[in-house]
Amino acid sequence: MSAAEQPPWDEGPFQPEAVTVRVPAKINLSLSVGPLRPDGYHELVTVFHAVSLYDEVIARSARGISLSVEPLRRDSDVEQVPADERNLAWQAAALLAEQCGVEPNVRLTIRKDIPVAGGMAGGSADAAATLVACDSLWGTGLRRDELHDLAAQLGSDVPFALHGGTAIGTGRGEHISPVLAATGLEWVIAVLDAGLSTPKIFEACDNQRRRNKVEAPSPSVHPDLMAALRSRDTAAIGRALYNDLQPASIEVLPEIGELLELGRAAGACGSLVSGSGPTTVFLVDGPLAAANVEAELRTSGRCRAVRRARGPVPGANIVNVR
Ligand SMILES: C[C@](O)(CO)[C@H](O)COP(=O)(O)OP(=O)(O)OC[C@H]1O[C@@H](n2ccc(N)nc2=O)[C@H](O)[C@@H]1O
Ligand SMILES: Nc1ncnc2c1ncn2[C@@H]1O[C@H](COP(=O)(O)OP(=O)(O)OP(=O)(O)O)[C@@H](O)[C@H]1O
Repeated sequence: MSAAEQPPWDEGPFQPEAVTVRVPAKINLSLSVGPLRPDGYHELVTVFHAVSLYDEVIARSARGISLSVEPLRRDSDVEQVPADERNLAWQAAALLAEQCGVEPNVRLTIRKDIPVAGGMAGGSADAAATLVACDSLWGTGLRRDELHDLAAQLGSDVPFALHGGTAIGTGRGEHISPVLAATGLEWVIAVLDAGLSTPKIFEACDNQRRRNKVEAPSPSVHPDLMAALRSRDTAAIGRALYNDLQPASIEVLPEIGELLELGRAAGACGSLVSGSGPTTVFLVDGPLAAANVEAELRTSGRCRAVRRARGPVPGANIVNVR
């Protein structure tokens, strides 16, 4: 149909001006860390679980790439987050543009609530959200598996942030397979002031193993956790949570160990460090236990913020287009 024949109400393909994507934080219900590989990564098997603590990324039409970061809530912390090409979201936009042969024209606004350097994959979440937002803004229309391949190039945790839910991650964490698991799990999350560097915690884990003359195991998921997730038995899930990086995080920041004790004593049915830490998470069964754990953590004076969240929730998805 020529332009002259085009009906007046058909203005051609819709070109959005701005796309907003919401993306969740992750915790690792289990994290089994194997040996260091020649490429500098550790072989691992993890059970990822997306929880309702979110960042938002807004992608707007612009010339070139620019980026700003703002807090989503009054007590969200954004100080350590770079607003230039060191930001993983910036790198995600640049990579998508290069792969699709389009001009990298976007103004990114990251509205953060996921703790920074907290072991909840905040930077990875922003990168995944940016891929989804720019793909829509630029009309590049990549398939899910194509987005996944780009995500894996950006970081080990990025593919899961696209996926969400509860899923097993293998390799360095980038290969994702969904698991049928309990829904409606309730978490209390203790956010600390300090951040921990992911590579330093992996290194501390290797050093502990060397000192204790323990061989790195072949990583796996414990069958007790899978059975508990299928049974939806919260107490059994709580008992089966584990994280091989936890001793290393506690060695670097001993107050993590004290917080874990505190939450358990207050009635949590399970507790663990999220990923490389220092965020600690507490599984609670019912509103009374949740309120008790939350109150104990708040009055400890050790947390910058205490949050409630539920999981699993979906991965990065578009919440507004205009
Ligand atoms: C701890 C976890 O959050 C658990 O989900 C992830 O394994 C970390 O994933 P991430 O932050 O996306 O990590 P990347 O950006 O891919 O890697 C950062 C650094 O962490 C270390 N790293 C990461 C993943 C992995 N399987 N082995 C590693 O040793 C490496 O030193 C790597 O250079
Ligand atoms: N979009 C981003 N948000 C937060 N930090 C970012 C971002 N991009 C780059 N960074 C840098 O990455 C570092 C790690 O931040 P991030 O919040 O992703 O850690 P993390 O949650 O511990 O990561 P993971 O759980 O994936 O190991 C920060 O200290 C910051 O300098």
